[in-house]
Amino acid sequence: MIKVENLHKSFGETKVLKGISTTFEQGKTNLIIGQSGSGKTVFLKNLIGLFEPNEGNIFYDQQKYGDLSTSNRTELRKKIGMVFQGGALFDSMTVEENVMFPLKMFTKKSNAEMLHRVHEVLERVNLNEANQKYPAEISGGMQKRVSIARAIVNYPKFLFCDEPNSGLDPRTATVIDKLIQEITKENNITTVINTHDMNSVFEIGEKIIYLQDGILAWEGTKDEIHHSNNKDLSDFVYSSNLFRKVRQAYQKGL
Ligand SMILES: Nc1ncnc2c1ncn2[C@@H]1O[C@H](COP(=O)(O)OP(=O)(O)OP(=O)(O)O)[C@@H](O)[C@H]1O
Repeated sequence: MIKVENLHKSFGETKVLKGISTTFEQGKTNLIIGQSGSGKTVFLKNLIGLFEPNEGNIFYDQQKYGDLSTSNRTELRKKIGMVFQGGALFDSMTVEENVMFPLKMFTKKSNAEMLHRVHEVLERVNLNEANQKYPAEISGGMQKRVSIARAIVNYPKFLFCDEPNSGLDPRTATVIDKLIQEITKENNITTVINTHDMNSVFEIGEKIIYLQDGILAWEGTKDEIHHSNNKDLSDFVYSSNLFRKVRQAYQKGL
């Protein structure tokens, strides 16, 4: 579980996050949505410890980040998995080496133990046939799966995904969404996904927070979005014809 209390982040005079409070529960896929420039990435970077908030607190399973010593922050980081936008795989490493990287960094496992775990997670993301390939030799969807395998290889308690579907066709995007949701449930991880993809919202949005100009303007489930009276949220989510039709059908009970 991650609890955020009154989070503020500014750059010089520019206030980007203006007092965000919310909770992301364990075993759920939590989504952050909002217009470009609303502060999603800055919020995510605060959650993974890349930015230090100016004010407010973040609790990871009751541990208050601001109170943690440097060594305890390092320990916490070991429990965080990250799926970067675009995958961020190492081009010069094979799929197997990419996935093994966090184990080499953060554990003292033997080579055989690491390989065993790497094969286990690659199998979980249905990728066992590509172990010896380089990122350039596999498709974008496969690269995302490698990125997910790398993010979960060291048994994270918290998983952060920045635009996991960017650059993927809709069908592959749905497969990736489902994979992230299944892995979240199987391992009881607290997962937070930054997304522009409205399909993801309606496929896997167990909790959605909508940021607007650095403020949390709405939060709820995918079903609650259809009933929301928040006009800005509706304008944002239903900006396409297709999703307006989805809403009409939903409200008619179809
Ligand atoms: N390191 C930084 N220094 C100064 N300003 C920043 C920095 N990072 C982000 N900002 C500003 O914070 C605001 C929010 O940016 P952010 O990247 O969080 O938006 P976003 O909602 O993720 O947008 P997008 O959907 O386009 O990725 C923007 O005005 C941006 O210019």
